[in-house]
Amino acid sequence: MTDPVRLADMENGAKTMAASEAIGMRLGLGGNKTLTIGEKDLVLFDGKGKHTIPLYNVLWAELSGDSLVVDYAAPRKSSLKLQKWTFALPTPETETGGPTPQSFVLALIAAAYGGAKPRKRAYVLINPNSGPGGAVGKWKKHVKPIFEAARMELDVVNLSRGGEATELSEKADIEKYDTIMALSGDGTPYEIFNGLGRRPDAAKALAKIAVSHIPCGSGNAFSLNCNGTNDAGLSALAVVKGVVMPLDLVSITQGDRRILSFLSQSLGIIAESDLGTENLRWMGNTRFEVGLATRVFKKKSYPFDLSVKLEIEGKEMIKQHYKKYASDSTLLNVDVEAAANGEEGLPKLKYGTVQDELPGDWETAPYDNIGTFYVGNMAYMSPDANFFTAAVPTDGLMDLVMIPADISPVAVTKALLAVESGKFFDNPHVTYKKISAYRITPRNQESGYISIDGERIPFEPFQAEIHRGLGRVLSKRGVYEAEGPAGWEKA
Ligand SMILES: Nc1ncnc2c1ncn2[C@@H]1O[C@H](COP(=O)(O)OP(=O)(O)OP(=O)(O)O)[C@@H](O)[C@H]1O
Repeated sequence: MTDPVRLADMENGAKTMAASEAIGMRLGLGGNKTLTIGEKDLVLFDGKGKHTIPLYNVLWAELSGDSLVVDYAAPRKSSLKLQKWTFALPTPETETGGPTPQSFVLALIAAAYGGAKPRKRAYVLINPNSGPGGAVGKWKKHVKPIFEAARMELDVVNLSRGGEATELSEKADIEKYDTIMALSGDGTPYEIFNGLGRRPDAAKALAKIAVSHIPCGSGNAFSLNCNGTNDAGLSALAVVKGVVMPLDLVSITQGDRRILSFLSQSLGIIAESDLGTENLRWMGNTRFEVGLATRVFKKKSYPFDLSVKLEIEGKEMIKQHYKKYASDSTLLNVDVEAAANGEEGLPKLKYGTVQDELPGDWETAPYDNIGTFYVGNMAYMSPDANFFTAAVPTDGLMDLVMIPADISPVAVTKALLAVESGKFFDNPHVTYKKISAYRITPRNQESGYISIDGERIPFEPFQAEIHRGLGRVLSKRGVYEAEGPAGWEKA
């Protein structure tokens, strides 16, 4: 059993050492054996040959009795396997005059974590009902072992009902945790953001707690965008090594309610295909595709009035914006105070609510023949669906997509299939704009589906306004993991 005080010392030591200082450090292990911290790998020369572990996969290192132990997650074809390297420490007679084992361990942890915080303290919320099921099994088999090997501190709750994640996040002791983590689909992160958003200290809590996600649902957009994978084990490693990334959040007002959206808002074919197919949950992600195909062929349209605060129009301009900002770390460095707007609770709404008068500078138009109205804050909406190609985590802008219904089903299908091949954005039937606020009012329909982050809200007018960098998430590299199509390389 490792002494926790010593672990804490190591963590503090590791944090005070820059990863770059660790590179090149070599520990003699007696005989011809050496361990070297390379730029990307931990390298063992055992006298006969070289063995390497990617530093990204090193979870922890410590001195235990007379041994140095390195815990790591070995990459396997589709997942990870926990492994250990154990080395007998050199006796004083065989010491080679290099760094002490203690300082080598500190350096190794610093190099393995880079800008990420080691030993994150996590409040883990597991939704046993998410997606096709299996969140509890994934936790036990693929996630918890990695977190334990990385010496994370864990408080774990098995959720027993919808809404509980909101309540727990609302009441959570934010000083106690670095992250509130969802093992779920995208519904539980939505609940977590909204729980944090309901607190009297909402802005502070949203800036303090990074929300994280282990994919156990059918869409898992959060994880695809932030961890770069839909696999629970690989996501666990991405969270262990994750860095805090500011994220724009969207306030939605409907009636006298205000909620937060981190992912998307939709009305029309996409909303119906997602929410109208709950009876097909067992199908996992396929249920969405089945729902989509049946509606496209009916040429269903969803009339509405739309007012937008337009920020960037024209696909070439949007593409240039993406290339400039998608990986701009200065843009990502959002000031916490600014994000909080000096407010105690949620930031004030710049444009009021859906019940107020429309601002004069918004563009208003009636739409009678739209099949898909979809607004996104992240790029991937599901595996292989980088729908909002131009999404940037912290540009203070939402991406608005509309596809008409009065074109041939083949043309709509072609446009939607182009999502997978990276040609969706340029499809002539696809309208793509960057906006900072909008109001949508459905017309001539008794009922229908409106989806906010995959959760259904009443089929009534709502207004949306984005807050730049209001939230925090754990992300693999501080950017969205989505790669744009050819020609969209980030600057
Ligand atoms: N035991 C439970 N614990 C937590 N949430 C639950 C539970 N049972 C049902 N729910 C509902 O599940 C939703 C959250 O589920 P989850 O986080 O898995 O996202 P999802 O979007 O439904 O997943 P999927 O990607 O599979 O559609 C909430 O709407 C909540 O009301």
